[in-house]
Amino acid sequence: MSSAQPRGPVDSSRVPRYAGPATFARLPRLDEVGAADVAVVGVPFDTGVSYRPGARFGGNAIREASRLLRPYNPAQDASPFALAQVADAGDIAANPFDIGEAVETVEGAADELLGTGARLMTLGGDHTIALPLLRAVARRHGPVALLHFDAHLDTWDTYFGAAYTHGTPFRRAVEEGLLDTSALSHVGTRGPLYGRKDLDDDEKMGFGIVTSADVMRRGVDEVAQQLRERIGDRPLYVSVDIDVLDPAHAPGTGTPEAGGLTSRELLEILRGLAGCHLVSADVVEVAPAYDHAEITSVAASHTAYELTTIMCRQIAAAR
Ligand SMILES: N=C(N)NCCCC(=O)O
Ligand SMILES: [Zn+2]
Ligand SMILES: [Zn+2]
Repeated sequence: MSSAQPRGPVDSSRVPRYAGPATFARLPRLDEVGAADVAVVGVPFDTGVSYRPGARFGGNAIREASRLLRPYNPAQDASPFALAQVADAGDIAANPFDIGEAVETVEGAADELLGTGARLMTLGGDHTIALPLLRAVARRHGPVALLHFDAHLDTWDTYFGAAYTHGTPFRRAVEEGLLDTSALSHVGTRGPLYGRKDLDDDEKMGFGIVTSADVMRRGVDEVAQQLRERIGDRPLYVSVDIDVLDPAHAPGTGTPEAGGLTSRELLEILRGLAGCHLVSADVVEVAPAYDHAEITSVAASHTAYELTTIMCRQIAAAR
């Protein structure tokens, strides 16, 4: 839903940026504007984790850290919140004791928001939530291209016999036909696996891998160009697990792996995706209890800001 004059963030030269309750980037709440082109929504859910819990607090930590974002994005030469209405849709209340029910709740709420014409910028939560989000997105757009930034593949089959976990969303998504298997990429992959079969299975599902070391060797521009070519004009979903960053850049996460991207590399690759048909995105796995000085949540807030900017530019260009 587009309005002629989007309502932007609180003016931080008049109201100190640390005052008042936090919404993403100090933007209005969805109920204050009625409808939005981009809805920022939190999913405080982390029952799907295999190691440290705490990502249920990620969305609010990102909102707090996002108080320092400013309205003009020089890296993309755009004022995203003036180009389209972005609003904070609050949190989806998911059952912490029943993963199956939580997955259904997230799918239903995402479906409802997408039904208003909004694109979603979701703040997790653990990576389990990517599956219901992709279900809702695919219902509207058909199978989507997926760009998955993560230390991990998250295409494993089950954990302790459980099908819905933070290590399994993308295998389920492929099985359910939610993804366009000609345009699936992991970026930032690294670290020990359970076995060689993990990679073989992943490749059979159609994924291409740009490892963390590839990013270092080839550089961000070449990587972004290769990704853009693979995506083409397909509807694109971007999922960012913050553990794609090195633990030095994102200590506040549940399953950290050494040797990751810098926040600068991640942000530059994302900016290189401008022009892609980005239909929705998520930033997940921020676990603030392990964070220090908001290092992780600041990085996550900038990640969401770049993704939102891409969406707003595209919405404005399509008008
Ligand atoms: N952080 C995410 N999404 N997945 C990690 C799963 C790794 C594991 O427990 O083997
Ligand atoms: Zn991960
Ligand atoms: Zn993940």
